[in-house]
Amino acid sequence: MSAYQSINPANNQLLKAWNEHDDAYAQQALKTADELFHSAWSKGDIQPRLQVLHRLADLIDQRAEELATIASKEMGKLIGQSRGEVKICSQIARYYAEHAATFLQPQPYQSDVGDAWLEYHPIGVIVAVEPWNFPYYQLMRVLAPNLALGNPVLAKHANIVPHCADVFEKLVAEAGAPQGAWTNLFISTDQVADLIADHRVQGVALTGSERAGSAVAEQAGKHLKKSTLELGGNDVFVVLDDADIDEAVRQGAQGRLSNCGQVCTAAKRFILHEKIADTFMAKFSAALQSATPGDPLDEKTTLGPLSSKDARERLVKQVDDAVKHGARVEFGGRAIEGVGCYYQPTVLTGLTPENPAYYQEFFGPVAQVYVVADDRAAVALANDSNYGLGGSVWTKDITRGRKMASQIETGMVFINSQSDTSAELPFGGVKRSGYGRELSDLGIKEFANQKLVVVAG
Ligand SMILES: NC(=O)C1=CN([C@@H]2O[C@H](COP(=O)(O)OP(=O)(O)OC[C@H]3O[C@@H](n4cnc5c(N)ncnc54)[C@H](O)[C@@H]3O)[C@@H](O)[C@H]2O)C=CC1
Ligand SMILES: CCCCCC(=O)O
Repeated sequence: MSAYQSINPANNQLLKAWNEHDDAYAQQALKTADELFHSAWSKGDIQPRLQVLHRLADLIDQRAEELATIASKEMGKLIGQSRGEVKICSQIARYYAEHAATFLQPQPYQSDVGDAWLEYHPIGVIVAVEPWNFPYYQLMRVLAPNLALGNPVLAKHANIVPHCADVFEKLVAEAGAPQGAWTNLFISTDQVADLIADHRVQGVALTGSERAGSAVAEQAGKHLKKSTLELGGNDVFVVLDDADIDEAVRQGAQGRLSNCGQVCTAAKRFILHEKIADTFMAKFSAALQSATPGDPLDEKTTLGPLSSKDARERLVKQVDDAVKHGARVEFGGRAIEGVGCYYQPTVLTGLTPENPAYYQEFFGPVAQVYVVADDRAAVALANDSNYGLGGSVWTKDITRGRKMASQIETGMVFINSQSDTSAELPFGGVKRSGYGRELSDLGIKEFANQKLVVVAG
């Protein structure tokens, strides 16, 4: 049976098994991509590449409903959230179409050595290894900046979203990109390692688990290739005593339940000031428990399935283990019986550092809740984590919020908003959440040769 299968997690029905690509196919893709890198397409005028991004954005907008439906059927995201994902993909394509030329302008440096400037050049073929949770957005985050810069990309998508992977590749071709600019490969992890080892591959971008990130970064390091990693997170949602409780509840519940909690920057650890903890918990619990499971294509559904049987089995075991080590289930804590990969919205309390779950990311609708006495304790708890991706702080005192945001050891902090993403904002983390930044002016330079040129004075 193929390793790439479209299975609807709402009913576990096999939609399609996709043929895997053999070594010959992968080698031909690499050859084509490398030849494209050495052509005028990659090294010449940027405008033809930006025109492809403009057309890609328009195509995505025109086919938004079709694309959203494919994703919802293949990985269980609520249809409204899939539409949102498709919308941000066209935003990212358009953003780089409009701004890449400016980002890649030579940057002058003042120097006594001479007239100095920095030029930005593509470095070659990039391998992208991407996850299922945002099956288009994760691909667009790599495609748009690298296509603008001139790096061809070979993409290995997650095994459970092959339809999304296939339709994305077709969209890029339909937008006018030459063969080799973006190639989807239904390949194995061993074949990914072979590509990373090849001298024609100059970098690898991965979004996914620590396990995958560690394996791919090790391969990249061994072969001296640049890598970027966007891995898991255990983001805090800090609600201080002067917060707008109702808005914090609304966004906290939304943050924990969106995409059935399968978001690296989702609110996961809720840190509540003791003065508002009871009020927040009562409203937050009601909001989580009001979620109604159903078909992700039904607009009335507010709780979709997890992405696969494996994902649900992992979560069931993880919550059971947390309870075995002393966590309290305030509500939920069980798989939802019946067809599909559904799991109850859950709140866990009583987690201590002695419980392995204290340091774990729950990739599902499972919130960890903690109560603290003051800001110092909130920051100490927030930073007691192996992850460092995002986080949010809720307070009416912006000076207080900014101070806490600066103290929290992550790559992104939002004040009075759940974590979010947009093309113009850098995205990435520190510690075991990975390294490098995607999107914004930073994302287009991660795989650029930032070349110094000096005319001696
Ligand atoms: N940062 C993020 O946005 C995401 C993080 N995750 C994390 O990953 C955990 C597991 O989710 P999975 O889908 O299993 O993620 P995963 O890390 O297994 O898969 C992500 C991508 O990496 C590939 N991959 C896995 N091992 C590899 C290897 N040794 N060499 C090359 N490619 C490899 C997969 O095929 C997929 O394309 C989640 O519980 C969550 O913690 C998952 C999805 C997104
Ligand atoms: C809307 C937030 C996007 C987060 C992408 C991720 O989970 O890697």
